Amino acid sequence: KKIASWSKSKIRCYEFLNMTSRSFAAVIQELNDELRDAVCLFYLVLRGLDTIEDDMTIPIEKKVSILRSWEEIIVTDGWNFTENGPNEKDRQLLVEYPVVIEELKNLNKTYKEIIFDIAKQMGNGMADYATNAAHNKFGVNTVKDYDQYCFYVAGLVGLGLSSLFSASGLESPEVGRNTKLSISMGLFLQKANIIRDYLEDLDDNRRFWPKEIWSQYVNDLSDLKDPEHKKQAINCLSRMCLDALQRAPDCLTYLSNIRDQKIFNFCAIPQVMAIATLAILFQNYQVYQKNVKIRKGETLKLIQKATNILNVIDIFRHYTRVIITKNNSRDPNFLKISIACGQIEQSC
Ligand SMILES: CC(C)(C)CN1C(=O)[C@@H](CC(=O)N[C@@H](CC(=O)O)C(=O)O)O[C@H](c2cccc3ccccc23)c2cc(Cl)ccc21
Repeated sequence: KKIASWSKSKIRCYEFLNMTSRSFAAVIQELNDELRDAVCLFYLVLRGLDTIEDDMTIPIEKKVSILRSWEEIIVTDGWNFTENGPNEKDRQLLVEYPVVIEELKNLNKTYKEIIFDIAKQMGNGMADYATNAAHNKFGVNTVKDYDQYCFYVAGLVGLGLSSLFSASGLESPEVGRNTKLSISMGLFLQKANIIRDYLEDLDDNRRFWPKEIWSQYVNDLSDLKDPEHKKQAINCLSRMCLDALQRAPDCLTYLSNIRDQKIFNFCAIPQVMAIATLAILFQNYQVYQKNVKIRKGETLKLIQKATNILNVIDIFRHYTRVIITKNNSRDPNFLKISIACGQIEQSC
């Protein structure tokens, strides 16, 4: 690429992108030039927000005021944040945030407006959640609250990306207009992550599993990891997987509407990782003991295969069959799980 003509701040932005997530950064960098810069900066705007939201060492009032002013912050030359907790993995990004703010200026107006609008909605959504999580120690209460939280942190990302894809002209205006499908793309990824990260989040006192679900099985979210509640824990896990699986048909429909090869790869890879993750999490008691992840070899195979809709359908079919094979007839959600898997097969 024409790195030679890139400014120091632009080079630094891509260095941060490559620092945050290796495999995903590679896929972003394969996008068409002008879309690539917009998605890279969108990713860093979101990463900055996420780093503030995730940092439990920031006093709640300060956190909320930063989150609510994110749209102004990303146009404030020189703004940075050096008070992140020491273990915050993206601390350096916020220390050097002026390079992101500088590079945002070079984006075309349409892309900027999309990114600013999503940043504003997400910042306020995160602030709303942080405020009520502060006084409601259960965290997320109803399944509706759960969907609302996932909308703020991931559904909005889908809306933003779809708008960027359509604005670039590489995808039809329909892609940006179909909000239901774009939101489902984000919710599917986020819900798979939330199920996978049960233990890690509990240790950080982050409680995303909705009380409306876990209270049908145990008295407190933390009871799920006690061996005496093993059967209940596995049935609760099934219920969480069932909830996530409901989004899969929309994701397949969304992907079938994508025309640009690079955009398809960018969108399909996280989706196939998510269905593979749900399959390994389902009926897997290890979820309550450690962070269960798909093996490196499987990840690489999925990345190589997720390049067209027929292969993606084949991958989803494979993992829904894995889930059906693992389904337990004594599980209260046995039938609903098999119906959900059937619906995914149907939408293929
Ligand atoms: C919360 C999240 C799911 C939206 C995070 N999110 C994603 O998960 C990344 C993938 C990622 O970061 N993978 C990490 C592993 C991990 O973190 O679990 C990796 O190292 O490969 O993908 C999403 C993402 C990619 C493509 C299309 C999307 C449509 C709607 C919503 C999100 C979409 C993402 C796109 C952007 Cl622009 C920003 C963030 C994300």
